Amino acid sequence: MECIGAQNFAAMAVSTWPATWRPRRKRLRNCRRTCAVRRYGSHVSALRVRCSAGSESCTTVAVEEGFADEEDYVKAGGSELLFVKMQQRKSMDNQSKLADKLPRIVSGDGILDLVVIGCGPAGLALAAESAKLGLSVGLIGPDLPFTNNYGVWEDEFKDLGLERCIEHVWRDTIVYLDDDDPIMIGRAYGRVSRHLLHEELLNRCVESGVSYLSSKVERIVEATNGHSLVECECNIVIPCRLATVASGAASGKLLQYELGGPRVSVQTAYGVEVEVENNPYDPSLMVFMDYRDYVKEKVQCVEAEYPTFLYAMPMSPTKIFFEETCLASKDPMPFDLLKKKLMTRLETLGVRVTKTYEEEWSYIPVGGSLPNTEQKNLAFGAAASMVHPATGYSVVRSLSEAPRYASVISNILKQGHSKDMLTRERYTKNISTQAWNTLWPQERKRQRAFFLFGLALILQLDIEGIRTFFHTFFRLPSWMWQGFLGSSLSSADLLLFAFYMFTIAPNNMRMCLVRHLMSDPTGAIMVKKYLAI
Ligand SMILES: CC(C)=CCC/C(C)=C/C=C/C(C)=C/C=C/C(C)=C/C=C/C=C(C)/C=C/C=C(C)/C=C/C=C(\C)CCC=C(C)C
Repeated sequence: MECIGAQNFAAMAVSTWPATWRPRRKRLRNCRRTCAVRRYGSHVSALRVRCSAGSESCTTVAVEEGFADEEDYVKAGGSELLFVKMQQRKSMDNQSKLADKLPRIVSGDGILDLVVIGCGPAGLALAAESAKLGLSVGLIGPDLPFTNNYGVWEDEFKDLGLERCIEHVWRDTIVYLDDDDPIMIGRAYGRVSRHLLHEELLNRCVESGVSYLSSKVERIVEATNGHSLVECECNIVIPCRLATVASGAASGKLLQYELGGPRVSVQTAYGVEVEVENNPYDPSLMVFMDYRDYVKEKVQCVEAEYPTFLYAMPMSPTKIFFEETCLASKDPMPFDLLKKKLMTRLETLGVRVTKTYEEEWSYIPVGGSLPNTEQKNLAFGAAASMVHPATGYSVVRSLSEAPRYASVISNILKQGHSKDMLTRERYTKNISTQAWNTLWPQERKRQRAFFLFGLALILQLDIEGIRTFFHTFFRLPSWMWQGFLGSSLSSADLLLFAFYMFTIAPNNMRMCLVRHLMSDPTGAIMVKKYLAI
């Protein structure tokens, strides 16, 4: 097995950690760099293989029970890769099992209209919305609980009708950039209960009649009659008229992505939910970013150069969720470095941890290529590159786009039933194009080119640059910065956003913006996308 480049890595990241994997101590063949093999936690079945020199190769390898090593696993058709998140010591017991609530898909029971692969928020939402429109929908994926602690702007989640899934709301949000006055954002922020969100989306699937198979999907092949055959482990094959992959950024095996796209970067975070003494933060405010310099110890390694910030959710005066976050970096920031930074920060702040409830490891690939929109199989959520490249947020976009995407899929499938020859012919020719165009029309591609340009800019900034940058960003009119974060600005609005930012930025930031526009390849790509009206 070759050392996998960062480009491929992002396409293969998985969001949850199957319990059956076990670690293997092995160096990757063909990797000419020195690889350090690290093991995380006392009972985590993961190996993290990091190339210590160069930025290109960094991968994490885990091996499923029953295979001798990674090569054996790959040869046997297992996914090449894997991992991204390690979630330990979390209370998952109160999340329902999908298999207990949804009827089982039985192979040989006829052809489903739609199979959705992946049981995260995006997969469950799309399956429920599609079944609501009368399609026969099967959901396939491992029966795993949600592990992420999602944070959302309260108004956005309310608009989705999901406010009952928010377990804690802060009336305002605060940003600390340096020792000057902090910035009050003026927007309420909420912490989503992963249990309530799981329950809500699962209930929607139950009510709309989605069926379910707990299995890993190996391949999707096209049958001679134009149907798709979803091949699962244990030789189970589920035929369907359309398949949609929503299994996170790890869906590279089931989808094709555009070649030669921008390099994938990574957002990494290490978090702890703890009981503390001497909490310095006001419990009525959510700390969106604290970029103050509280990390005493200087660590010498490539990744340590990337600025990190503290994201803090005070649940009460003594119970807090702290997360040390690297907004984006070319080389993933090692979790032990993030942990070290968090602990020294807390120490400098005088915070004493008296009890740890749970830990969180977050690894979110950002940027990278779009899926190839000419393929028949569809995608949704992170698999469809719907993660905001400059923020790492995706769940609100997936949940809000699910109804419209489902309705386009339903229309496509209805055309296939049409008695009219012309309509049917058009259907077979362009079966998935309409759906892909709904997800990624030219306008969205232009917006994304702008976000990728923003991401490349963030990657270049040191801590001082980041502070000046966000001072400017949060001084924009609130509809502008809120629209930027929520992906709701049109490409024309984004031009206005850029000029506004340029106008209010200090001179050194102005120079930086113009230099970036003139010299970074993402600048040229963005201009091209804007000109290709
Ligand atoms: C678990 C999970 C899921 C997760 C966890 C993790 C975390 C905690 C995370 C967090 C995150 C956050 C907080 C994020 C945030 C973000 C932000 C705020 C971002 C922002 C960004 C911004 C940007 C990028 C911007 C950009 C701008 C630009 C690009 C501009 C431009 C301008 C120009 C170019 C100008 C021109 C003019 C002339 C030439 C005249």
